[in-house]
Amino acid sequence: MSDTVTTSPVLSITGLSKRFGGTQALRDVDLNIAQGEIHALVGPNGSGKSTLIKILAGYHQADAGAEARLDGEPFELGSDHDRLRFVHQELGLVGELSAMDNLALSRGFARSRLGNIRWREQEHRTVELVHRFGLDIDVRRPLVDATPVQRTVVAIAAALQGWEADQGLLVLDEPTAVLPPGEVGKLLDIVREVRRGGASVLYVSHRLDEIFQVADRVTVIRGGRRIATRPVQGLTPQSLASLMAGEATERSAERPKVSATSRSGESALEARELTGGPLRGLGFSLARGELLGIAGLAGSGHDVLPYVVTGAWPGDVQGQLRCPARSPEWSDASRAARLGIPLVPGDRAAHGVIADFSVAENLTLPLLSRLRTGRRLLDGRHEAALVDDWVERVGIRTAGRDAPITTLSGGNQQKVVMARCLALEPEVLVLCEPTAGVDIATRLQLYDLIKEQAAQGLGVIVSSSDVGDLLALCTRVLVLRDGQVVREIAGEAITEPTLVHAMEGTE
Ligand SMILES: Nc1ncnc2c1ncn2[C@@H]1O[C@H](COP(=O)(O)OP(=O)(O)OP(=O)(O)O)[C@@H](O)[C@H]1O
Repeated sequence: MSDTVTTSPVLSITGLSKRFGGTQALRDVDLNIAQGEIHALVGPNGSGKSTLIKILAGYHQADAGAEARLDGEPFELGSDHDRLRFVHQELGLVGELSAMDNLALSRGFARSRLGNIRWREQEHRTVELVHRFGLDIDVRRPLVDATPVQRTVVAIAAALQGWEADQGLLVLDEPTAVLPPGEVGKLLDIVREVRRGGASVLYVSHRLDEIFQVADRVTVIRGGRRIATRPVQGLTPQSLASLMAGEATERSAERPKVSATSRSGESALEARELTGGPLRGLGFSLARGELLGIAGLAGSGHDVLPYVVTGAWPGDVQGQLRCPARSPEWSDASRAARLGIPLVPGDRAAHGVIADFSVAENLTLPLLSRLRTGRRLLDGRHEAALVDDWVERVGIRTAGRDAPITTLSGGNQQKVVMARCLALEPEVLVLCEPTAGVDIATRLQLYDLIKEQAAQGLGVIVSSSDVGDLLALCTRVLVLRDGQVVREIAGEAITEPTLVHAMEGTE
């Protein structure tokens, strides 16, 4: 299939390359985005997607030889241009401020000729922008009170401000990475609405189903090279997955089996009367070797529970926890950190990795005491061997164990966090959004690794807004609403419709 575009491209790039030291992140990539199309950009972890977006946004400079045109005019990659707008994964919003203030932050307040802020006009402008997307929020309330999808819509509205004919290019970098399933559809509607207004969209995502729902064409990159640009209509999920991963992903994840240790019923973690954040008197029991899912819509508390049971929740917590392998006694949930349960956090950038540290340092940080020799010095050889072993077991793609963690792609950083937790050889592991930003091949690898550990007795709690994770990993799922368990679904009864209905309360 040809990749020529039928209308004049809003953006065209040719010969884009980027080398970071020994890593060739992009090699001679061409990209054409047609006027008014939604163009998806996909590729496995480390394929170069973020590098491409960061060059467009001016964070990195392209290597010599690249040429670009915007609206047909020569355009210096990375330069500020009104026709090019971005919504990055972290959204760039200030939670303590209202939607109105956030919009003003990105494009300035409405002002009178004397320079005074025209509050009414500013409010009216904000309401108009967010209403266009069917968002009914109080634009004067702080955004911390908004749901994830509402915040994403505010970020999109902020990016689109001032575009009269909407004829520029909006770049959306994984906008649905941590949205609950019920909200992904709403966001896709909004992306279509942006296109209806005349704008083009460059849409980066790992979720292939979304690409089939929303995109007109897709460009696949792998190993820094453009592999193909195709109309989505001519593709199937299998053919797109094969383009992305080469040979590796023809198989899909097998349904998990209840492990023998899980059947033995010995408990790994028990919780009673947990209260904290949105949680209201929640209790559960996790068996050794069990893969227990926690599901729910935004505000249900499903994404707070992982932080509460690992002692990482910053607010007040009440209730009790018990890890029988450590002690038969119940302990106060406000001291949960003492139980030493590792957490793979949902927000990798804020809580997962230490940006200034290397891959090795990030991996061994919680293990330091074990790596000390009798003379209380760090045993470098032992550390190196341990790091190399985990890099291989988890399949971390890095220039070396001493590479700064920030030079790894998002998916590979996630693998470092997972390896760090597993290297502690815990009884219980808590995962929050374990596959956000992770490509399908890596996702299957992580699923296998987690199931393998569960088969050896590890009790795992998986909180995910991606139903795919729950289906592939869990033998039992607790569905939360308003901070309480409203439904327990086990074994074969765990299906996508059952989960979604239970979360939405429409069963
Ligand atoms: N600042 C940097 N310094 C050195 N290497 C880098 C840097 N940024 C990216 N890389 C390397 O360039 C390659 C492409 O990374 P990039 O982050 O663009 O991938 P990606 O497709 O966005 O991956 P993911 O889906 O995991 O986020 C990787 O091998 C990565 O390690």
